Amino acid sequence: YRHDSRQTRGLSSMQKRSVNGGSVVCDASYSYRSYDGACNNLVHTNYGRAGAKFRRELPPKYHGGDKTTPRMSGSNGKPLPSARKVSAIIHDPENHTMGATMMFMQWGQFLDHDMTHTPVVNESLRCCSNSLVTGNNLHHDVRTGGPCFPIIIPSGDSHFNTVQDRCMEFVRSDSVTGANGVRQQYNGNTAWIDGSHIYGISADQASTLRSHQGGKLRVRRRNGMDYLPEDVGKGDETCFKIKEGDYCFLAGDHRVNVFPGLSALHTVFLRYHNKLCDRIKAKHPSWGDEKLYQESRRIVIAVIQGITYREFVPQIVGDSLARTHGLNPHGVTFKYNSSIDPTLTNVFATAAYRFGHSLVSDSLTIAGREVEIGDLYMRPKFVLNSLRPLVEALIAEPAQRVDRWYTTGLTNRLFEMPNKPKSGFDLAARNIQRGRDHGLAPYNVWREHYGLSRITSFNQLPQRSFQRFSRVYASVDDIDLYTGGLTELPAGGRGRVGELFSRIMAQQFSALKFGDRFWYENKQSTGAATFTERQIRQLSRIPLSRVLCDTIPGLDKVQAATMRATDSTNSKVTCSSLFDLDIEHFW
Ligand code: HEM
Repeated sequence: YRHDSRQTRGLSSMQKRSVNGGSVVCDASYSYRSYDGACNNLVHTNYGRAGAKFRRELPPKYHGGDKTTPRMSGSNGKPLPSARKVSAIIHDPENHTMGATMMFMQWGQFLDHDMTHTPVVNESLRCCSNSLVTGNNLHHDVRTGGPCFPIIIPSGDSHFNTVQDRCMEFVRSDSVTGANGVRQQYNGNTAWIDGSHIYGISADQASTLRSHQGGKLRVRRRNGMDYLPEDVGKGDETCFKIKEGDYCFLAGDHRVNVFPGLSALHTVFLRYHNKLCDRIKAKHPSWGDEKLYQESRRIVIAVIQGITYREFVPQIVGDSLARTHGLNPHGVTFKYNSSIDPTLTNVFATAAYRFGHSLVSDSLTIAGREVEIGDLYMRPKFVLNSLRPLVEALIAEPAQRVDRWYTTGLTNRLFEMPNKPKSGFDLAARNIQRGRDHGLAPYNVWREHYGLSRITSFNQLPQRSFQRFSRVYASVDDIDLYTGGLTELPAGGRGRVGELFSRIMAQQFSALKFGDRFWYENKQSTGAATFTERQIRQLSRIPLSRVLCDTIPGLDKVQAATMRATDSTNSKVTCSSLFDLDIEHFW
């Protein structure tokens, strides 16, 4: 898991065929979402389904017009710079904070795991060898379509500086063969914002996560509080057990353990689901397990959708794009459109939405102790022993600006093992390599595609970039999309991301909203259990702060908008003053 950050295998070839061809027979009168996302769209039944191949906004640009070989050479025909070199020189560490909190970052990752998961061919494969580093630096798989595509670390690296350190494991994403035999990657999750990372993507998986009593999810009790259940038998590849009693968590998405802030939000929504079950049951004592579970599930999903589009998305894309794409939280009448394809685009999952990695700061101060990010990965102890202080840190501490600068906690120490210096990975390099693996066209091609002018000189790049970029790339036309996109200045209007990535994301978030038949504001949804106008008004007002207050004892005062720093318009208030669902009058 540490190596590929993923646990689940890709789909079997039969599953791939069924998701990416043919259709499903749907029961249009079924009120709730399916687990795998099928039958949300009753015309295009596979839209948004787990296993669907990513949509291509532009055809892939694999090596030399090939159908599968990663993008490897620049416009002069020479090899592209090593992804680690790009990372080390361009994504170096510099500290610039902004008015968003680390909770903005954390929601981003939590939401990512609801929407996307790109499985790799074989997560336990080892691709590095000494001969690779001393030889021609190219794994033979690269030419034959095989799974290995390790990242070679140039000599003289400031962190990974022995021969053994000079190769970073990297396995290519699993694929399906698209039209004309072209390699296409697929999404192992449902595209929909549907809580699939909480509930799972199949009926079987969902069942293992349920208690089957009173609608509730399965929990593990510790010191009188509910935590995620144990992923039984999982060792160091899943989480690091540091303290007596530590155990790896199980949730609807296997990446739940990678970062304690992420496991914290999973824990919060587990408790929220179960608490809703109690409240609903008090109102409807005759409802059975299944009904309570599904009703609580759809409220949880509605709350997640509402928080995402009110507190999160506008902070990404800014006011103007939010307006033109119907993403404004207020004043938009929701109208479902079955012809909208919600499928995530490859460019969204592989580049634009990874902007969030740039938000991560060097450390979090938890219960008065400053802990480096590199010492937080995969450690359940921070959730089991310090859930409240951890969440307090996330809502208090500023996130880093979206820019080319990265913390070394991600570029040198990603998933580093305890007491094993240099056993970590480089996330910026992985993002760049992943883009090449998927054959994403370079930065300038994407700018042009989105109606923006190509850049013609490194001089045009902001963030004191000229020297850095010209040391790495032979031409502006070679710049990797991820690196170029991060280097843009925020597009403006309170958005925090550059103009290219903002456009890619505004379009995707719009499709995920208006193409979702079960969207919580859809009052005319065929067959689906819809919310009434009054219920929608209530659901539209639940802030993340309320959910945190409801699930974390002792959290007494919070700012209403926890993804933004406190200021005169967003000061700390008592939990009881925050809006809450009125279950009594909900039905
Ligand atoms: C501590 C925080 C985080 C860690 C440790 C982390 C780690 C990772 C890792 C290891 C990968 C796989 C890279 C690869 O091999 O291709 C990944 C993928 C990704 N991350 Fe993060 N991430 C974090 C936060 C975020 C945030 C805040 C966002 C967005 C706002 C984000 C968005 C993504 C996306 C979209 C992918 C691709 C997912 C897929 O399709 O599989 N991540 N992340």
